[in-house]
Parts: sequence; C-alpha cells; structure tokens
Amino acid sequence: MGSNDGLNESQVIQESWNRCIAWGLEHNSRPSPALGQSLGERVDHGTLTNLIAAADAEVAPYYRNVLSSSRCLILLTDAQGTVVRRWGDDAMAGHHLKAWFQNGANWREQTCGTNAIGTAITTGFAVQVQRNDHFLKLHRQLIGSAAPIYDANNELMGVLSVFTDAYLPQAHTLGMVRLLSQSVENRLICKRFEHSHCLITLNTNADNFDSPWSGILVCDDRGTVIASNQRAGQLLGRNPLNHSLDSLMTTPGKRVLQHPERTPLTLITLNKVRLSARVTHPNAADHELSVGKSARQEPRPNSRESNLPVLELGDSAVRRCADQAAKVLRRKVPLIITGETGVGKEVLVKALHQSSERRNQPLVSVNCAAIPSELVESELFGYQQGAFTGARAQGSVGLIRKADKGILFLDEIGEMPMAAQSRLLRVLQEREVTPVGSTESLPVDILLVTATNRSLQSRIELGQFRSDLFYRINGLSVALPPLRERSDKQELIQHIYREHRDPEQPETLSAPVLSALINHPWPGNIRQLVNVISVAVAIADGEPIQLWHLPEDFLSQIDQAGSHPDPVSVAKQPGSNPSAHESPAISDGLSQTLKAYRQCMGNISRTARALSISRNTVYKRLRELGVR
Ligand SMILES: Nc1ncnc2c1ncn2[C@@H]1O[C@H](COP(=O)(O)OP(=O)(O)OP(=O)(O)O)[C@@H](O)[C@H]1O
Repeated sequence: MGSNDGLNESQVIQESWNRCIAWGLEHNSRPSPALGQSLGERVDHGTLTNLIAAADAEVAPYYRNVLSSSRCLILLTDAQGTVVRRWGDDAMAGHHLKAWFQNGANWREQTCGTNAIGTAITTGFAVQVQRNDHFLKLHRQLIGSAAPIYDANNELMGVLSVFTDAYLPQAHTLGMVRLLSQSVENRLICKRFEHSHCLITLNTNADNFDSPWSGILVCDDRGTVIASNQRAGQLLGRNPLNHSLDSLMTTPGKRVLQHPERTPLTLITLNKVRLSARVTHPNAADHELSVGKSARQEPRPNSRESNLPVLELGDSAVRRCADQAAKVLRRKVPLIITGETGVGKEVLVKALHQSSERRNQPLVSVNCAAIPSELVESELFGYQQGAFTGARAQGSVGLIRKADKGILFLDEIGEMPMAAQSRLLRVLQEREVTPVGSTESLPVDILLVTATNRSLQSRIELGQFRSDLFYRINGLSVALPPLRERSDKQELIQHIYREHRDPEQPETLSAPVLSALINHPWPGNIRQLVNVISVAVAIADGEPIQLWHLPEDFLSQIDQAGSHPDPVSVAKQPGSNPSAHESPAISDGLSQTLKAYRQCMGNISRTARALSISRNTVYKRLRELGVR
C-alpha cells in the first residue's frame, strides 16, 4: 500500500480539489458515468480475470460474514477507474446514482472530480472521501473508501472501494478496504509464483506469517527478488525488487533459499532489524491443488503448516474427530466430514493430508457446488480430445486422476449432479476412470474424503443423492462441532488472533474483547471469526484491539442481543458496577456511549460532544463497560 506522503486527510482532499479546479471541473456539473467496454471486449482480459478472481476470493467471504447486513457496496475497478466487479446492494445509492455502480462506469478524478476511487488512483494510496469532500455535488450523498491494488512489480492493477451512505466510523471502512486490497495483492502474487518460485514470507514474529500484513518476496534460483508485495519493502526498509537477498539482509541468501519449509528462520536486515521468515519451495506448492474454491476464504495462500496439533486446542469432540479420521484414512476407509459451513472441514482435510503417509502425494480439493453442473463430469473425470465443443484439443486428465496416489477431497458432495454421481460410483467400485468421450478405463489409486454441510440422508429421501453412492463414501462419518459449542473457544480465538495480528500488537487479546468474541453466537463459525479478527486487526492499525475496533455488524449483533449477552454484560469486567446491568435506562446509556465511542474512534472529547455529556461521564461509562 502506498504511503500518503505525510499528508493528512484534509490536505489530500484539498490537493484533489486544486487538481479538479485546474482541470476546469465545476461543482454543479453532472457528467455521465461513461459506461465503457464490457469485460469480454477488453484486451487485458487475462490480467483482469485474475484480478477479479483474486478479489472474489477475498471480498465475497468478507461481504457475507461481516458486511451483508450493512448498507454498503464494494466495487473493484481497473487501474483506469472503470468498474469491473461489484458486491452488495446499490439500494444505498439514490436512483440518480445507480449507473455509477454498474460494470463499465468510470470514476477517474479528471472527469468526476474528487472521489475515493479516482483520488486513490491519482495519489496511489488509500483514501477516504466523505460526503462533502466530493468535488461534484452529485456525489455528496456518498462516503467512499478506496485502496489501490498493486501487482508484483509495484504497478497499479486496480482499486478496491467500499461505498456507504451512513457516517460509519472512518477507520472501519478504510481499514477494511486496506486489508482487503492487501489480501488481494498477496493472493495474486502467491497464485502466480507458488508453483515456479521460492516464496519468502517475512514478519516480525514467527507466529503471524499468516497475517495479510506479512511481507512476501519471490526469488529466482540465484536469490534475486523478482516480485514482492508492498509490505515486504516496509519491513526491509527498502524496495527489494531486483535486489539480491544478500544485498537486503546479513543472512546469506543461499542459506535462506536452502532453508527447510517448516522451520522459521531469523533474518537480520541491513538496518539491523530482526525479522522472522518462512520459506516455501515451489515443488511443495505443487502438491496442493484447489478447484472451485475461488469464492471462499481459504487459509492464507502460503500457509502450509497444517497438522493435527493445530486443530487440537482442547475441545474433546474436535480431538475425537481428528483422531478417528486419521485412523480410518490410514486403512484407506472413505471418510465423510459433516458440519456447518465454516467449521474447519477443509482445514481438517489439509491437516489429515499433512499427517498421512500420502503427504508427499497430491491433495486435490474440489468444491462440487462451485463447478457449473454441465462441467462437473469433464472437470472430474477428464475428457478425450475433441470430446465436446469447447474441449481443449489435447483433452484433459481430470481432477480424479490428478489426485492419483494422493487424497481427493470432494467438498459439498451433496451438490454433485446425479449423472456425475453415477460415474463417481463406478470409479470407486472399479478403481478406474473413464474420461468423457473415451471407452478406455484408466486405473487410479485415491483416498476419498468428502464433506457436506447438509444432511445427505434427506437428499437421498428427496431423490437428489444416490443411496448406493452414500454407502460407498460413508466408511466413517465425523462431525465437526460448530464454534458456539466448542469448549476451546478461548484458545481458538487467541490462536487465530496470533496468526493475524500486526507485529506491533500484543500477543493476546484484552479481556473485554476476548469476552465479546467468546459470547458471540457465531452463525458463520470459524470463517466468520477469522474475518472479524482480521478486520479488527486492520482497523486497530498496530494498536491493541479495543471493543470499538470490532466490525460494526458484529457489535450491532451484540447490541441486538436476544439470547446472548448484551454489550454491557459482554464488556463488563470483574468488579465493575453491577447496577448498570440492572437498570434498562442506564444500560441504554452505556450502549449509546459504546456506539458513539466506536464512531468517534475512541476519541473521548468527540464522544462527549456527540452525546452532549461530560468527558467524565464518558470515562465513567467506559469504565463500567470495561473498555477503559
Ligand atoms: N483450527 C483452525 N485454526 C485456524 N483457522 C481455522 C481453523 N479451522 C478453520 N479455520 C479457518 O476458518 C475458515 C473456514 O475453514 P474451512 O474452509 O476449513 O471451513 P469449511 O467447514 O470447509 O467451510 P465450508 O463448509 O464453507 O466449505 C478458514 O479461513 C480457515 O482458515
């Protein structure tokens, strides 16, 4: 992420307005959003497709888990400010602005004045533009936050932006959009280079490599950095592109490149800063292949440390699941993992693979729900050349054969179309695959793990799942418990926080924040927890996480508390005044104070002014809430 060259927010806006005036723009003008070319007509189609896929993988789970009940819209634009993808609902924009949120609309500062997207493109760094900061009156109902996305060579690829129509705390949306764009950058770099090059992940501690704020270096065989993310430059104190590792750190580059995968390594930069590093070699990356997973959040792309102990943080049901699953897989018995969405089914499979005898063979993960039904058979079973219109000339080996000698993980198996189910049954019975359009059968040796968050029995009753396939795949069925029922919630929350925290942040969460997280109902399970924690990490920006750093939606779920504790009891520290909990009037006051405090980003004077109460009362209420 570019730095803002030391300008404060109002200077950034002032400079943008100066540019608009110099370009001859007028406050009252009403330009059209200049709907441009569709994606299919673009010459840079390939690069854009990768950008859109990476943004989808990072943004869609955030939108679902953190923002879906907010009135907000997320836009991805290309480097020229043209909208290429959007998530959310444009109901927040008045009818007259709808066209500005369609694919093809253009937000360049030169034609539409100061706005989050256009100004982020011109300045090269993350910006927020509040209602009246917009140069054109037309846009003054909006609040936009935007962060540029850079490619591995530090070239601007696009901009991610969040638009809201409410005065949300500035730091929330800006922090979130910075986090998302950094995650998109990292995903693009890892996807592009992980199979061909050595990746070095850097951070100040060995326990937070999975944070999106880790630095990433991509090296060639000679130890020259051929690509990096923005964060690597910040950690190393200089732009590492085209420099040899030897010229960036005192540790010999050759030693770094030969370092084994799983053991963290300490590096000293030329400025004498001590960093931790993790090396990922290209061949190891080749063993994992994920298909149809693009719209879901996966573990950070370069995380390869899954093993069973990672799952065992103290819950006996999880431990039993993991133990039994590992035992039956050793005997080649097919395994079904059940559990609500986001409970960690895929994480369990990766850990089982890593701890199995097949760890050096492929793990092929397929999300059956994410492949269009007409492509499932050809994707899974492969096809012979010319098998159907649009087939690749040389044919395709198919995912089942790619998993040969390893593990095939079929996620959301209940969504598999009936025709593919019949074909899969034959593969399991005969241990042979017959590609689409071929009569030849080819032997395969796979261990099958499936997962579902629906009842396969009820699918069978509805005639949507074959019972004979069910008995074939159901050697052992293990159920991962939902997060709300886990007895190791506290350890899991601290573990995920440690994985995602900024190096400057303390190693553990404070008691009020931990308590709020423990008491949440977590309908989205661990995936939602990961999202909430990473948003809070981004918003806190290196400071210890406070309650008001937690995402707006999360806190409003606490505010609306029905069966679960209200913000007062959630945030209350041992020894705080119990009378507040007893009186609804005082409790409302506390809740309002918490809300205002959050919106004022922890500024006591502004909170006091917003509520027309004294600073002392704010302090007193926050103490009662256990916030300060
Ligand atoms: N033990 C764990 N430690 C850290 N993170 C975890 C753990 N278990 C799950 N997660 C995180 O939670 C998220 C969801 O996990 P995962 O994709 O494995 O769930 P799932 O049950 O397969 O979801 P779905 O049903 O939607 O396919 C991921 O971001 C994953 O990294």
